[in-house]
Amino acid sequence: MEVIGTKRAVQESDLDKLPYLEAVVKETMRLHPAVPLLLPYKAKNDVEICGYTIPNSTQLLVNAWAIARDPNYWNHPFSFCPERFLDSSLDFRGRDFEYIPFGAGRRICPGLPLAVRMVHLILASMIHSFDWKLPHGIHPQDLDMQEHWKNSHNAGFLDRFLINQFIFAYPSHTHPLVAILTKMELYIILFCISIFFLLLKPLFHRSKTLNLPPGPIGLPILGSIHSLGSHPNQSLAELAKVHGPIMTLRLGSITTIVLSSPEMAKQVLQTHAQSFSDRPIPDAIASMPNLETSLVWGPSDDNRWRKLRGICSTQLFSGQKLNSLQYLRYKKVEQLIQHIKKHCEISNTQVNIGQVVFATTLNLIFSTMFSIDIVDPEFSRAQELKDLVWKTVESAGKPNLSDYFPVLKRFDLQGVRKRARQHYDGMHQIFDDMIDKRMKARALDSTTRNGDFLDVLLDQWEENRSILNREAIKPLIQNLFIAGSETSATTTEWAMAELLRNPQVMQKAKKELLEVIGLERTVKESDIDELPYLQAVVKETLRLHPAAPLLLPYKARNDVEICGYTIPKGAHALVNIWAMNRDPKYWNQPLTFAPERFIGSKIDYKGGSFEFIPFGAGRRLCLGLPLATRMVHLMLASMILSFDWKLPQGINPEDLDMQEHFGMTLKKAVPLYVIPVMKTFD
Ligand code: HEM
Repeated sequence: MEVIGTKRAVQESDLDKLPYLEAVVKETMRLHPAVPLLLPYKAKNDVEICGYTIPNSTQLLVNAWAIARDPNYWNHPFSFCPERFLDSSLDFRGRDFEYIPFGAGRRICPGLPLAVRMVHLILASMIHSFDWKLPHGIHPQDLDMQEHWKNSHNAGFLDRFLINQFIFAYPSHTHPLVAILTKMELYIILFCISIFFLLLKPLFHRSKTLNLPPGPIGLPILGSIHSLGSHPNQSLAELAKVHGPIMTLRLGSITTIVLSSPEMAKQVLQTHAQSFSDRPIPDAIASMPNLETSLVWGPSDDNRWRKLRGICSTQLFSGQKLNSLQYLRYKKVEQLIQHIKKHCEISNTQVNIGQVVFATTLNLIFSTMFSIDIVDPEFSRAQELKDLVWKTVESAGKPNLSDYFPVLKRFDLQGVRKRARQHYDGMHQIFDDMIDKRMKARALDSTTRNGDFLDVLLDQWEENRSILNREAIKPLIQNLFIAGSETSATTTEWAMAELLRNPQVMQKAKKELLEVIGLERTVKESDIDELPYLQAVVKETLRLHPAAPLLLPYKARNDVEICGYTIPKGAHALVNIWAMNRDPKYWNQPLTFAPERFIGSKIDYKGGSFEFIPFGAGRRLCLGLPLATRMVHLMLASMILSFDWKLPQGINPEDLDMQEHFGMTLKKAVPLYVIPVMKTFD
C-alpha cells in the first residue's frame, strides 16, 4: 500500500521497490521449490566425485528441496521467515548452491527472469487488490500444507497457481493438466503466453479505447481467468452483483461480455441476433472433420448451415417424425425399467441414476437416429460409441489454454485437439459403417425405408446433393449425439435428486401419474400433455439446474451498441441463465424447488420468456428441444411410476448433496445413488 496506494494497479516497475515481497517469494521458493529434484541429469562418462565413481549414463537427481531445508545451511529451516532474505545477498540465480530452486549452471531455467517477474506481479496484484480470508472454520495454523507429488515433480507454487487459474473445472486430485504436462512444460507455457501477450498488446489497447461495459480489472496477462474458479456460473453471478447485468471480463486475451439479466439476454439473442448468431469455436472442437457443416458450431450466415438447420427442424424434430419413431423409444425406456428391476431383486442395491440415464438417452437418440438396437449383439460397436461420446463430452468441457490465448492454438500445448481428433475419427468410422450398411440395404430394396433420421438424411442427400453429402451427414449425427445425450441425462438426474430431496413433490408427481396412467400400462409420450405437475417438475429442474448454465458462447460479428456500451467485433458473449434463474428479482424464493410456480403460469422454455431460457432462444435455440423434452419426461415418469425410491441408509432428504460440477454441462458433483423398491399392490 505504501508504494502503490489504492488508486492504481501494480506495475512491473514497482517490483524493485518491494523488497519484502521479493523476500516472500524467495522464502516460498526455498520451502516449496516447484521442481524439488530439479530435472534429472545423466552422466556422459564415468565421473569421480568425492572418491566415488559415478558410471557413465547414471541418472543424477539433485534434491534442491532437501538442501533448502537443511539446518546446516538454514536457521529454523521449517519456519516461513522472509526476513532471512532481507539484507542478504543470497539469490536464486544459481550462484548460491544452498538455494537453487531454478537449478544452476548450464541447464539453469532459461525462463527464470520471466518467471520471477510474473510470480511477483501476480502475487502483488492479488495481495493489493483483495483482502483474503480462509473458509469458515479453518484457522491459519490448520492450513493443510501437505505436498502432492505428481509426474516426478511436486505441485509447487507455480503449479498450484496454474491449477487454480486455468483448471477451474476440475478438482485438483484429478487435475488433467498436471497429468499431461510436466512442470517444465508449464513454465514454457507461461513463457509463451507472456511473449504472445506482449505481441498482442496493441489489440488490448484498442479495447481500452472502446466504451466497454464495466467489469473487474483482472490480473496482468491472465485477466480475470482466476475469478472464474471451479464454478464459473456461480463466480460470474457474484461478479454481476458488483458490476451489473452486462459486464466485461478479459479472459486471457479474449474480451468476454457476460449478460446476467433477461433484458440483457434479449439484447443479444433477439435485438442484436444478427450480430450474435455465430459461435467462437473452442479448440477441442476445431479438429472436428467438416466443422463448417456442424449445426452447433457452423457459421449461421452460411447457406448450407441454414438449410441443414431447416431440414432438421422440419424433418427430424417435427411432431410427426418424432411420433413415428416413439415406439423405438418405448422399447429403450422399458429396457431401463427392466434393468432397474434387476437391482430390486437384490434388495437394497443402489442405482447410479446418472449412469443408467446417460446410457438410456444414448439408446434413445441412437434408436431415433438409426432404428437399431444399441444392445443388439449385431451392433458390437455400441460400447465403443458410448465411450467415444463420453470422452468427447469430457474433453470438450476441459479448460484449454488455447481458448484463452488463441495465438497458442497452433501449438496445441495440452494436446486437446489431437486427442479430440482421435475421438471424432472413431465416431465417424462408426457412422461410416452405419451409412454403408444402410446404403447397401437401400440398394437391394429401393422402396422399403426404416423412416428413421438416417433415412431422412440419405433421402435429402439423394434429392439435394449440394446441401447434404456423406461428409456433412457425419458431423450432423455426431452433433446430435453430443448435444443431446449428456444434457438430457443430466437434467433427468437433477430432477430425480430434487424429487428425493423434496418427498412432498415426489408424492404429488406420483399421484398425478397414478391418476392419469395408473399401474396397468406404461407411460406414452402422448401422456405428457396430461401431466401438468410433471411438466412443472421438469421446468423447475431446468430453472435451478440448467444443463448449459451459460448457454453456448456467442461471438460478435461486428461492433455492437448495447445500452450505450460498445461490444467490439470478435468479443465473446456468455448469457448466464443460471444467475437469471436464481435472481430474486424474477423469482419468488428462488432457491426453493417449487414446481407449483409454473402451474397456471405462461412461462415456457421455448425461447419466448427471456427470464427462463434453458434451451436458449432466437436463431440458435436448441434444435433438439422437442426430442429432449419427450425423452426427459418419458424417463422420469417411467421411473417414478414403476418404483418407490429411497435414499441409502443414513442419508436424509435434506442432506442430499446438491453441489454442481461445471464442465460441458452442469452435472451433479456427487452422483445420485438411490435404492429402487418394487411397488407393492394392495
Ligand atoms: C434437456 C436437454 C437439453 C438442454 C437443456 C439443451 C440446451 C441447449 C442449449 C442451452 C443450447 C444453446 C442455445 C443457445 O446458445 O442459445 C442448445 C443447442 C443445441 N442443442 Fe440442445 N439441449 C438439450 C437437448 C438436446 C437434444 C436431445 C438435442 C438433439 C438430439 C440437442 C441438439 C442441440 C443442437 C444441435 C444445438 C445447437 C443449435 C445451434 O447452435 O444452432 N439438444 N441446447
